[in-house]
Amino acid sequence: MTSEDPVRPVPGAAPGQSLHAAPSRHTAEYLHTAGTPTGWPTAPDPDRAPDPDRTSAPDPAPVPDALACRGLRYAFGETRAVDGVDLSVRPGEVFGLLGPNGAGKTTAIRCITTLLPVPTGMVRVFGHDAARERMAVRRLLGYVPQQLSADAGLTGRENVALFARVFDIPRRERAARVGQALEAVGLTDAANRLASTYSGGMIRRLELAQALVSAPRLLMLDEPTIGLDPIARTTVWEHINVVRAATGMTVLVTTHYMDEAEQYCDRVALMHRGRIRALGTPAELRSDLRTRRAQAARTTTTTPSAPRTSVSSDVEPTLEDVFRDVAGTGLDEQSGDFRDVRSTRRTATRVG
Ligand SMILES: Nc1ncnc2c1ncn2[C@@H]1O[C@H](COP(=O)(O)OP(=O)(O)OP(=O)(O)O)[C@@H](O)[C@H]1O
Repeated sequence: MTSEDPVRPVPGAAPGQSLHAAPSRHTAEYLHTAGTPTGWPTAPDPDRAPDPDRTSAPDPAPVPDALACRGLRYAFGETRAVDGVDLSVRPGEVFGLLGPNGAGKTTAIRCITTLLPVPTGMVRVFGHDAARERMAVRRLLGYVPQQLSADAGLTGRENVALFARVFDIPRRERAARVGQALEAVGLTDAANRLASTYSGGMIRRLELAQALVSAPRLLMLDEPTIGLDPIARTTVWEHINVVRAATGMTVLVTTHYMDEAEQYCDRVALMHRGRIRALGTPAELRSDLRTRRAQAARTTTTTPSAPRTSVSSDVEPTLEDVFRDVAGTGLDEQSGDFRDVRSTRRTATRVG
């Protein structure tokens, strides 16, 4: 890709969404040169006419899911943190894993990133088995954990350079790749300042640059905007989307913020007590609930003795309503224990 190439819409992106924002010249360069060692995925060109000579060629092998989990389970002693999760994330989509504290999101993410073993079930990243091909999986992934991963005593550039070394990016490419990753998240001007002088939003963007420097095909973000003010949250998402729109990179994100899930995720899974309770596009999930409410309302009208539903079927449901419906509790009515709430608060304080 050159800096003149138009940015193609990403599958699943709604027209007019900021996902289509054009990358800066430096971002495009970053995406271009970051082709090794893992290589940026190139989106299929929808405008390209089919080659008549190739019509009889056998169909290409199907593209594997960016992520496939089947029957994933993980327990800490008696606590079943992840209790039989099935998930498929398609290449190029932004997939949101939503749930209250303690739902099991971080544990699932840590199994996918190979930081925890996969004791039961199967996890595949672009076809690679997380249990048997850990290094292959790691090379495909970028991970921004909930906990602070930037070092306050280093500059922004040094922080990203550290990750470039960890990811074994060839020495001669390193400086350029680090500069391009910082540019992609809008931190070029602040690159030589100590991270301790950064705002919470800048730190999150720095951590994003650390994850992007290896040109991941699947970017995993655990609560990337927790504790940030609304403007900083929007800025973080804008940078994610510029890179994503240009590369077709797949994004798996956990968040408590339903508005973010609505706005930025192509599909979401609602997780509660270690299980996926509902999965679909935000619009599908809301529409399903509307249908269930309408059916319940009809039952109430035709059966005078039936209990009256407390929610009108005319009111447009929110994702929060969907969650309450499938989980029997609101997102804010914590199912997590003290440990979960404390860890979230600590993260928010450090980052915010
Ligand atoms: N290291 C651990 N030791 C013991 N129990 C743990 C550990 N990590 C998580 N748990 C428990 O596993 C369950 C799932 O926790 P997990 O952190 O995966 O949830 P989460 O949905 O990511 O919540 P949060 O949003 O607070 O991070 C919780 O009951 C939690 O207390």
